[in-house]
Amino acid sequence: MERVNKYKDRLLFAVPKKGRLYTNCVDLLKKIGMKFSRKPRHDLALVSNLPILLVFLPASDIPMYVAEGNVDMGITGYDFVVETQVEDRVKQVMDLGFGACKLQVAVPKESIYGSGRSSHYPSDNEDEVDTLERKKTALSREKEHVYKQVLRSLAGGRVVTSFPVLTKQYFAGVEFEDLVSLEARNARELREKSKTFAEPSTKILYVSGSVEAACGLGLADAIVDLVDTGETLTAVGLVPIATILETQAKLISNLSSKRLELVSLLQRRIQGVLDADRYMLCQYNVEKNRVNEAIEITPGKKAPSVMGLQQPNWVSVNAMIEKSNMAEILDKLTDIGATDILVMALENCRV
Ligand SMILES: Nc1ncnc2c1ncn2[C@@H]1O[C@H](COP(=O)(O)OP(=O)(O)OP(=O)(O)O)[C@@H](O)[C@H]1O
Ligand SMILES: O=P(O)(O)OC[C@H]1O[C@H](OP(=O)(O)OP(=O)(O)O)[C@H](O)[C@@H]1O
Repeated sequence: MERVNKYKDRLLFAVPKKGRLYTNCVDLLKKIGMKFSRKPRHDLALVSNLPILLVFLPASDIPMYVAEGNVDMGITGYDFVVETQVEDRVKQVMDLGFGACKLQVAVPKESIYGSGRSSHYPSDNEDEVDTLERKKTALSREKEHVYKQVLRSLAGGRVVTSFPVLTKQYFAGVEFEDLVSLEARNARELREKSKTFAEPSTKILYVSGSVEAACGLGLADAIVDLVDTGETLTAVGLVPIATILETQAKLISNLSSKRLELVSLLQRRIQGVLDADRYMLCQYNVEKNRVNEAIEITPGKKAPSVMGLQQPNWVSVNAMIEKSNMAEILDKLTDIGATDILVMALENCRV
């Protein structure tokens, strides 16, 4: 790493140097107008149109650099923020909508199906389980019951992970506290609770990558790893039995950064890009006497703009709509007789 001292006047922005978050991060920074080019093997890149120096670091180290103030801000996975135990020592500026996955406990499928544990859940009355819905509920209760048993049976066993802090806290909880409360997504709550627990008897072993290989190689009875599609687990015959944390990429900043104005400028720009991804611009024509219904269907962010048309009794309406509701909105507009409905993607916006 080149010395950063000569760039003291710049905001230092940490970006994952490789891995799952790298491409999304670089794309996002380009979309918010940062002009930079990273030379091969260089871990620093000057932004030519803003007083910013990009510092490319391992994603797992970024929370510590931001908490200690060696860099002003950075992008990393929330999982690393919690694992590094700096949740209260950094400002969690915003979720970035990519890098979403879960930190899960997984075991070889034989530990579930080959152990006789998957016998029928005892409290279900078979006569009552007559509808498909009831069957589904009964099955999922049975699964939950069996998974809890398997989880508890890991006490004294070996669990391999790249997240030893979170794993230890979780298994301490499994052994010493009511399991249900541990399924809370709130990592802070989990940490607070675990302070009162003793050391778990489960042995937590650290590996830096390819965690999924540990059971097959005989190092582990279970693993704790990040899971998105689940394909990696399936490929090696593992089944997820519990979720410790839900995570996604986050923008974080140092609590006492001296460059707060630039931090909030970047936050606003990123929000603009995220909103542009979330919303679309919808334009259509509708008869004047149905305009109130139209406004109810597309209320816009503040309000839709309604303009006259060169045709009596018709108006043109412009409104932002959420991408996720687009099909439903277009159906409803068609139902009230709207015509010439156009939906346009947004490149960028401030709403
Ligand atoms: N399968 C996945 N789907 C979505 N996001 C993921 C997935 N795996 C990991 N992530 C997110 O990306 C982050 C970085 O994961 P990755 O496996 O790329 O680490 P890495 O670049 O090898 O980290 P390091 O360089 O610090 O060892 C994780 O902390 C998590 O937030
Ligand atoms: O559920 P899936 O969609 O299959 O994704 C899960 C995999 O992704 C991550 O690893 P990555 O591929 O980033 O490499 P790594 O194992 O070297 O960390 C994670 O550690 C899993 O192995």
